[in-house]
Amino acid sequence: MIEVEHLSKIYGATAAIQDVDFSVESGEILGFLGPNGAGKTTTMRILSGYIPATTGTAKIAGYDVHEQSMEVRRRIGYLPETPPLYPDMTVEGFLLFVARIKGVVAGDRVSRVNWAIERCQLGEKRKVLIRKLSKGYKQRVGIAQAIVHDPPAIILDEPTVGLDPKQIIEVRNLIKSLAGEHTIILSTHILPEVSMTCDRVAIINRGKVVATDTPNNLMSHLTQRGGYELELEGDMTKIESLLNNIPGVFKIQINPEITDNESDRYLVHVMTESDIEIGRDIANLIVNEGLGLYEMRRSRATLEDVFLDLITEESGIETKNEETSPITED
Ligand SMILES: Nc1ncnc2c1ncn2[C@@H]1O[C@H](COP(=O)(O)OP(=O)(O)OP(=O)(O)O)[C@@H](O)[C@H]1O
Repeated sequence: MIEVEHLSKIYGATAAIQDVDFSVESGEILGFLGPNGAGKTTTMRILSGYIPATTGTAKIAGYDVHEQSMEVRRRIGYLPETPPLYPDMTVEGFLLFVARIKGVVAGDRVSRVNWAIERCQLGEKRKVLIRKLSKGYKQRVGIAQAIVHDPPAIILDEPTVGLDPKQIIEVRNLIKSLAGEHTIILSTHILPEVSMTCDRVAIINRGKVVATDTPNNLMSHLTQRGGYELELEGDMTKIESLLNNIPGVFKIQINPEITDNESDRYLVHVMTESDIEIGRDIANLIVNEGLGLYEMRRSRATLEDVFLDLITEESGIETKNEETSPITED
């Protein structure tokens, strides 16, 4: 349904996005995940026909977003970061207006607006002026204007930003309920958003897509690596060099935050090259060297680890070996 190939957008000396490739199947929700400034909004704006790409192509339902922009606009709904709402119109009046400018034939407009109002649970607010709505309801109106013409593809830029936890759950449920009959791209910098809402995720960093897969597959790549979480007392440099010398240790992260002001306690994350058991070696070494051991447990990779692994060149205090990203695709 959505195909993006070698897409780049250059502003002077800045490449906002570079050689971006991904595709989204019909009925799927793709999460476009990246830190601030990664290039998410730029990609969304190119896909929705608001700005042209410098190079590369993007197609929606087979239509080129630049060459056939009118065809594309009929087939997509777009929720930008700031929803384009008219505050002095009622919810219903605004949606009727949007239905008209999006080309819904006159005889279908009322039923399309009723459908969008129902899907977005706006029934009790239909006669209310938009400026009187809470942020969460405004966001629902933003989504309603994106779906009122029943587009097969929906592009949502950070749809839950600024909402309270209850509103976030409601908007996520709404998005999930739209999948299947619609193809959705959702940009976000919030990790739980992706694991809770999306079928697949494309991770973008500094303008480049660094991985595309299901959240579970992304995690399983890293769970082939194991690790241990420790709370230790002792000299930080000594802890670091001792642990780094244990065979099978891939990387050490020491949280310099002292958990007890009276002593040198550190939270240490020992990552191993594979899911090997070296807990005994670690415990023996710590005891033999006279370090204090307050806590020790196995750790498993989370989506957050995958994300940080992909977007961070160096994290923690030191690494043993060269950083490797087993799921990097570029
Ligand atoms: N009109 C512009 N002129 C110059 N540089 C731009 C322009 N628009 C975006 N950029 C740059 O392109 C890069 C990507 O920006 P973009 O807004 O797409 O990122 P983002 O992932 O959406 O970030 P955020 O989550 O902060 O909105 C940034 O470095 C940004 O400064």
